[in-house]
Amino acid sequence: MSFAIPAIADLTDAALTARLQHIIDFKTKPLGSLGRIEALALRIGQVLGTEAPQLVQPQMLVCAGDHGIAARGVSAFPSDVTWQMVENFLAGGAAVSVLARQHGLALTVVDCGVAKPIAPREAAPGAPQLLLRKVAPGTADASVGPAMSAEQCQQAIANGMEVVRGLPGNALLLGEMGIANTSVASLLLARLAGLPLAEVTGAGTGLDAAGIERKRAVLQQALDVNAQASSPLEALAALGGYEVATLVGAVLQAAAERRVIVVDGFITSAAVLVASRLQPTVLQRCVFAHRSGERGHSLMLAQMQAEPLLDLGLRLGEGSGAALAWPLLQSACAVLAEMASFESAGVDNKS
Ligand SMILES: Cc1cc2ncn([C@H]3O[C@H](COP(=O)(O)O)[C@@H](O)[C@H]3O)c2cc1C
Ligand SMILES: O=C(O)c1cccnc1
Repeated sequence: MSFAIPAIADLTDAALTARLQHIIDFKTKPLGSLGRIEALALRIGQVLGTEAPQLVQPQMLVCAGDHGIAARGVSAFPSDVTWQMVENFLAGGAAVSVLARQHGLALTVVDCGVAKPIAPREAAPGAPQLLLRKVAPGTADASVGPAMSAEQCQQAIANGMEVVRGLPGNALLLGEMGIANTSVASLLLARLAGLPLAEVTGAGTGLDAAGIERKRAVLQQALDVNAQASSPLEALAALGGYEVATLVGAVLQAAAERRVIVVDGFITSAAVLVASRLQPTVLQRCVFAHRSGERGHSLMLAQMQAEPLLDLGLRLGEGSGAALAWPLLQSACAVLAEMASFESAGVDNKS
């Protein structure tokens, strides 16, 4: 297995930033009046390295995997839902399938470590494609030992890098599926940010207050039994999951290639948190789509100084929030490319 964390260049380019800001400021509107769309246009221009950014062939990447810790009752749903939803993604009936179709996002679903065998199949042109990159049929139970070995974790990261290398386009939207993966995200946040589990453990698919308390107690066991796993890669192997590790690789590769990365909710944010602890410049390429309703997401975003675009009370995952935010990125590019300037339109700029 070949594995090396790619170098991610610093994108700071004062001259390009100044040119982009000048173009934005001299569009026919009061200064700053397009609010966050202006910052978004600037960000996309910086990532793609041009004053005229165009988003082409956007890819929705949904990584799926199962978790041994699910057997401890940390989710309101059973692990079988993971493979059932993978089939639903491919059949076109899941939220992310519908939203990706609506917005013209190519959908790739990756079996990174689903417990059940997923049958290979050919995708019809334009239909969702399935990639089989299963490292193992689910992780081990992190409440009794490491979820993955270092080698398994590195294999999943390498798979994510290889998958992105094979996808076209300059924008990558992140999604995931894996029953119990809010537990994984909470564990990674608690360990990497040193936050108490009480502040970062939420309802996930719908646990009640007593269920959240039981979940928190199980997660505390996972932190205790994996107390030695402190570096980002050690924490990812001990507490993470195959879909999250594959997403870490996908984020690193997309960042190295200067793709715009659209981050979804709590779980994909956890993958970006790990990737950014390995290579902080990854965050220069990220657009955070929304603030999830899942407890802990605000603290996760704060760790990355991230200001998400939307706050709609979403708590689904799959990439649904990233797909919903996508038209805002398209609008930011359209404004930059198509709005007249005061000069070109002959509009007075000052009183
Ligand atoms: C039908 C269904 C569809 C989903 N789509 C995404 N998730 C979301 O819920 C799971 C995480 O929550 P927890 O940690 O509580 O298991 C992940 O699979 C996530 O993608 C779903 C969950 C369910 C039940
Ligand atoms: O924010 C998310 O990604 C999320 C929240 C709850 C359940 N699944 C995913």
